[in-house]
Amino acid sequence: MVCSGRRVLHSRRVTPVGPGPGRARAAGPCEPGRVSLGPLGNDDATPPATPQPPEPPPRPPDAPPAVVLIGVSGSGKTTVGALLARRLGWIFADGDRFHSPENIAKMTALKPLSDADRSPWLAQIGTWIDDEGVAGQACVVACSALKRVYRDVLRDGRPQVRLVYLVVPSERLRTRMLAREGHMFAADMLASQLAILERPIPDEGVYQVKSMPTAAQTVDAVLRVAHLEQFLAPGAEQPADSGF
Ligand SMILES: Nc1ncnc2c1ncn2[C@@H]1O[C@H](COP(=O)(O)OP(=O)(O)O)[C@@H](O)[C@H]1O
Ligand SMILES: O=C(O)[C@H](O)[C@@H](O)[C@H](O)[C@H](O)COP(=O)(O)O
Repeated sequence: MVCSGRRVLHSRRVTPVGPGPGRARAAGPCEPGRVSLGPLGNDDATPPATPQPPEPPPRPPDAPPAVVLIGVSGSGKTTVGALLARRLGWIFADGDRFHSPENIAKMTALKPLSDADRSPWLAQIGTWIDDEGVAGQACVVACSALKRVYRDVLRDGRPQVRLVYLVVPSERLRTRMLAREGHMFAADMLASQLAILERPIPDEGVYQVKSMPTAAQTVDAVLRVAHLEQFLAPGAEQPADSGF
């Protein structure tokens, strides 16, 4: 990953999309749209409230699309994600920038993160997606999201989220990680990621894209498989083959 911690791209607002993979956040008891039945045994002049079926939860506010590229370290989330965002004119963030200093220190010390370590990190990424949505900004984020429960955190209440899993043979992952410079996440940690990886199964609604010989080709495949071509503006930046 290239952890610049800044917005890689800003650009045009896009038309919101309808529900994609994901689940709507349920309304809480105090949220609008809930029917109060009033106190039971009411014997004053007020007629008792007529029980009514609960209303469906309010539809989440429309938000522009958010693409989350998932996969183990070295699968190309950062490289492909940044390029994808550039093609679309959307904003990009690398999930690593949301890690706490403690998490970074742990990974640097070759210790795999626990569920508890990842929980606030996933919440931060979700908040970032929410904030971009409120700002009307479509976005791409790279986040390993190795377990289904992590993916559920990211998509819960965010129907605009499209998860894209980058599929790369494990022997190629290690080669890539060994060649990658200036990254705190060592190739030796790959085994721990593969050990806990829960590959998305078909019913999960995760788009799966095989890594192509170059990142630019993989971006083309992501655009096609995840139905993102509709968001390419006429005259959008054409793929510049980066040579890897
Ligand atoms: N086809 C490809 N797609 C993406 N990255 C590739 C490809 N071929 C080689 N690479 C290299 O593999 C590495 C992938 O690292 P990165 O994008 O940081 O992955 P991740 O964010 O998933 O850890 C980069 O150094 C990149 O240059
Ligand atoms: O869940 C984890 O174990 C890590 O936090 C994971 O999210 C990430 O993969 C590493 O930080 C390495 O970063 P790259 O995936 O960008 O190589």
